[in-house]
Amino acid sequence: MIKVEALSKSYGETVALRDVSIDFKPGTVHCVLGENGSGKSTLVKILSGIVTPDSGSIRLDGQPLPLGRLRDLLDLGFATVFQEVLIAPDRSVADNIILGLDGPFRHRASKAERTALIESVLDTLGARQLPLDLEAGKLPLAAQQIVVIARALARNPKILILDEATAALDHGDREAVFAVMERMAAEGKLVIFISHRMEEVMRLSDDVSILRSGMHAGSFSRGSFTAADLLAKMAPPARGLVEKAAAQ
Ligand SMILES: Nc1ncnc2c1ncn2[C@@H]1O[C@H](COP(=O)(O)OP(=O)(O)OP(=O)(O)O)[C@@H](O)[C@H]1O
Repeated sequence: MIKVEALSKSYGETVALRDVSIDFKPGTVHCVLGENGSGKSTLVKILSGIVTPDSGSIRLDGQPLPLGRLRDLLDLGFATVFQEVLIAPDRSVADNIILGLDGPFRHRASKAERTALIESVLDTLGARQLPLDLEAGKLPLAAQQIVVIARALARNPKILILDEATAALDHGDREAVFAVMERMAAEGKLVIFISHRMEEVMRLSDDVSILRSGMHAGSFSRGSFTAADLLAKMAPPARGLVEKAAAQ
């Protein structure tokens, strides 16, 4: 579905991604795992059109993607939710959810159609209790993030990217988002998931790709890895330390 080929990106002297190639298959939850600074967010930002790579290409179903063009990627069915809660605080909950939709739908759909869509995405997230007319900035932070996730779902994306987006949520909300991720994958869509929580990675991932110091350190499919395998790939222990530990 998505073929990332030889992607590189530097910020001045810092190499954030070096020659990274990863295949993302439809109908999967694909986790990208790596230590702090390994390049995960840079990859996500490139896939979202916020950052332009220095070199490399990305293909979606065989077609080259327009890189660095957020609007075009949104139109192609990409939706990204970041850890940072990107809410419009002075707009209502309802407005925030349809903010992500194309202008024509927003303006042409009747109020009843818009409300039906908003209620249906909130239902999916088990969040129908959210007051639609309240200014979103008045909600607790975790509820604001649910609104941002609802905004992504309202676009009915083919590719949903969650960059540590569930970190601020409580258990129940996080489980609701996980259920959505699993359902989307079952429908043949792609969910790219960035998380530090190994138990979530082990539970949800069909595929896992590891970044280490900006390089692709390997990809694994469900059943072919343990948590220890992934941790070892993320940061292989220094040889001397392993030998020292073995000798003790
Ligand atoms: N805008 C920027 N300007 C300069 N350096 C940057 C910028 N964005 C990222 N970097 C650097 O690029 C490298 C990769 O960062 P990136 O945020 O992609 O990693 P990450 O794996 O997402 O880390 P984290 O888990 O801490 O978010 C890091 O060394 C980071 O300091």
